[in-house]
Parts: sequence; C-alpha cells; structure tokens
Amino acid sequence: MPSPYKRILLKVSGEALAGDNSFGIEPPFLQAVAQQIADVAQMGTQVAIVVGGGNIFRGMAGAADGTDRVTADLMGMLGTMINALALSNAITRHGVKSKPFSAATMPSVADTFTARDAKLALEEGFVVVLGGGTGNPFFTTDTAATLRAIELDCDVVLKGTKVDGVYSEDPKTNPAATRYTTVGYDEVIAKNLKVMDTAAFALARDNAMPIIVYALDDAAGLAGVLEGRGLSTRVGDGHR
Ligand SMILES: Nc1ncnc2c1ncn2[C@@H]1O[C@H](COP(=O)(O)OP(=O)(O)OP(=O)(O)O)[C@@H](O)[C@H]1O
Ligand SMILES: O=c1ccn([C@@H]2O[C@H](COP(=O)(O)O)[C@@H](O)[C@H]2O)c(=O)[nH]1
Repeated sequence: MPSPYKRILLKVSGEALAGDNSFGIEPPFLQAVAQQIADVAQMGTQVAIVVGGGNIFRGMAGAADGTDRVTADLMGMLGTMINALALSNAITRHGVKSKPFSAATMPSVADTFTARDAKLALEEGFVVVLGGGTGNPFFTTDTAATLRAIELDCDVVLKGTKVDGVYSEDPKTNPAATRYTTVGYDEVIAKNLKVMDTAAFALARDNAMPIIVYALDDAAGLAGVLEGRGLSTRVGDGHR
C-alpha cells in the first residue's frame, strides 16, 4: 500500500539517536533511521525533518545547573545542528539527496532556513533536515516540528521517539499506562500528556495539523507506520 501522504514532517528524537547510550549518537541506530527515511523518500514521499537534541544538551538542564537560560537554549539549539548534519549526511550515504538547513545563520555550516528555499529543495527531491529548532530560546524541537510542518504545507507530523505512542501516563514511570490509538488535541492538552509539549499540541490544533507518535525502532519502520501498520497514536480531531 503506498503512503497516503505527499509531504511529511518527521521529528527525529535526539534522545533516541543515542541508542543504548546516554549521550551522543550511536552510529548503527543513526544508519537504521537514515535507511528508513531513504526508503520512504525513494517511494516518492517528500520528507522534511526536524531533529531534537536531548542526546547532547537540553536548555532546562543547563539552566538548572546555573547557566543563564538563553545561553543554555542556544547551546541546546547548536546540539540539534550537530544531529542535523549527522542525519543529513547519513541519508545521503543511503543514496538519497539531502540538504541541511539551520534556523540560525551559520553560512559555512548550512543554508539558513527559509520556507521558500526548503520547499524548493523538497520539490527537487531533497530530504531537508532542519537544525536549530525554531531559532528562539524557550521553545522545543517539538514546537519547531509543528511550526515547520505548517510553514512547509506538510500533510502530517510524525514524531519518531522512544515510545510507541501517547499513553494515559508516562509509560517509563508507569508500565501499566495504556496507549491511545487516537486522541484529540484538547484531551492531550487537558490531561497534560507530556509526550510533546503543550505549545506544540496547541499550534497543531489551531492549524488542524495531525500528529502521529511512533517509536523510531518500530519493526514496521517509517514506511509501515505511514501505511497504517506498526504501533502509533494519531493526535487530531478526526477530520484530517
Ligand atoms: N503520556 C505519555 N505518553 C507517552 N510518552 C510520554 C508520556 N508522558 C511522558 N512521556 C515521555 O515522553 C518522552 C518523549 O518525549 P521527549 O520530549 O522527552 O523526547 P524526544 O522528543 O523523543 O527527545 P528529544 O527532545 O531529544 O528530541 C518519552 O520517552 C516518554 O517517556
Ligand atoms: O526552538 C527551540 C528548540 C530547541 N531549543 C533548545 O534545544 C534543546 C534541545 O531541543 P529538544 O526539543 O529538547 O530536543 C532544548 O532543550 C532547548 O534548550 C530551543 O531553545 N529552541
């Protein structure tokens, strides 16, 4: 069955890129994720990616240790850029054209993100990998993923992470928590289900952008999840 989507925004969890480690990038896991992305791109789906940075640095953790929050968030955004370069390069090595963009201006590293340039690259068959989050402190890459999906006219946000969907509670702390198959925006916000932050869910709701949460190591892979196989939760109002 082909993917029902023409253009997707994939949020790749930084934390998951560390694999079994607590820090950095585990090369075999990076390659496996890149292979799944290349497969989907080769089947004709346009793919934009926002990469997280939890495997390198989170601003909240830096601020808790005494670093000023704005500086700590800049450090976090730079961490996402390292992941973006690694992932874009890995996708290229799997035979698919890929171009990294940065939310912050760093011309010797990557083109600065504009929606116009990213859309042109998508239409030319590049997988675009967007580092640097929104470019602003006090946000997260989940919000960046939703924002970029809306800016780039994507059909859906895929949040690829360490858990296979949205649960009634954090499944890491309560193994008895149950997984939703579908859930509305207002319910995830009202119940404060923390798999994504509230700002990301609210932005998605206000722009009718559906979100699918799935595990990056799902046996069905990204293609399978897009085709409705594999485990996932769809967040939306049921009209898209
Ligand atoms: N109700 C819930 N359902 C599912 N997961 C939840 C829930 N509440 C909390 N979580 C946690 O949210 C985590 C995923 O979100 P988180 O923002 O921490 O990571 P990420 O986005 O995957 O990583 P990064 O920030 O590095 O990109 C899961 O690993 C899970 O433990
Ligand atoms: O728009 C953004 C996105 C991210 N940050 C900072 O980067 C880290 C890592 O991102 P995660 O979403 O947690 O993976 C985040 O903790 C922030 O410090 C940002 O400032 N603005």
